[in-house]
Amino acid sequence: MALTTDELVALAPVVPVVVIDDLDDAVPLAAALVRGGLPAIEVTLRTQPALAAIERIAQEVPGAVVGAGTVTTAQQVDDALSAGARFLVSPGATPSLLDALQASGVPFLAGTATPSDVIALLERGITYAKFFPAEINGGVKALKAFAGPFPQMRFCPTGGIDVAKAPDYLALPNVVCVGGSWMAKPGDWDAVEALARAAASL
Ligand SMILES: O=C(O)C(=O)C[C@H](O)[C@H](O)COP(=O)(O)O
Repeated sequence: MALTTDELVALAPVVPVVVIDDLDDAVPLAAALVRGGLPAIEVTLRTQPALAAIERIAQEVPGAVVGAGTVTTAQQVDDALSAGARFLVSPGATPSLLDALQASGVPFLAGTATPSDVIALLERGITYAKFFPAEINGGVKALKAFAGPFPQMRFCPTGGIDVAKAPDYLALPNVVCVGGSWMAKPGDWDAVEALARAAASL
């Protein structure tokens, strides 16, 4: 059974945004994040090994719910699903990308930055969105302002958020989780686990 978006965003307060340059990092990095309490893991499709990394994490890391990030084309939606992605994250949203995301059958967070972006999602009945790049687009203040005209919209702000800034976002009623890369740097797996544990307890 595919996850619902409600289930996805409830898995943890933080979605790690992972950039895999070396395929061998994929499994130990995801395993450390899961041990720390962050099961929903977004692997960005920005690097050559990204799809293979999704495949390996899906097959080899019990407890991980792996998704694809930086999804910008319908082809990438297909490729990510074939690799085993269970959710999709996009930095933006065009009509054709939204068509592909809605047809995918898995939860997705399409990127919004402006009121018109939010309206375009609401017109399709979509009530969850990424807010990107969060800090540059007004951060907590912008999301507070969005709560007025868009009370039904729920956001996962991402971009420029760290462990110090995350609590102010998570305190907002219209924020369901935050995305960030601060705990997902490959190398020292114990450090990744510790940073993930701190993020999971936010
Ligand atoms: O490529 C995408 O689709 C993204 O999701 C971009 C990420 O949101 C940022 O790279 C988050 O990274 P930090 O700002 O380092 O936390």
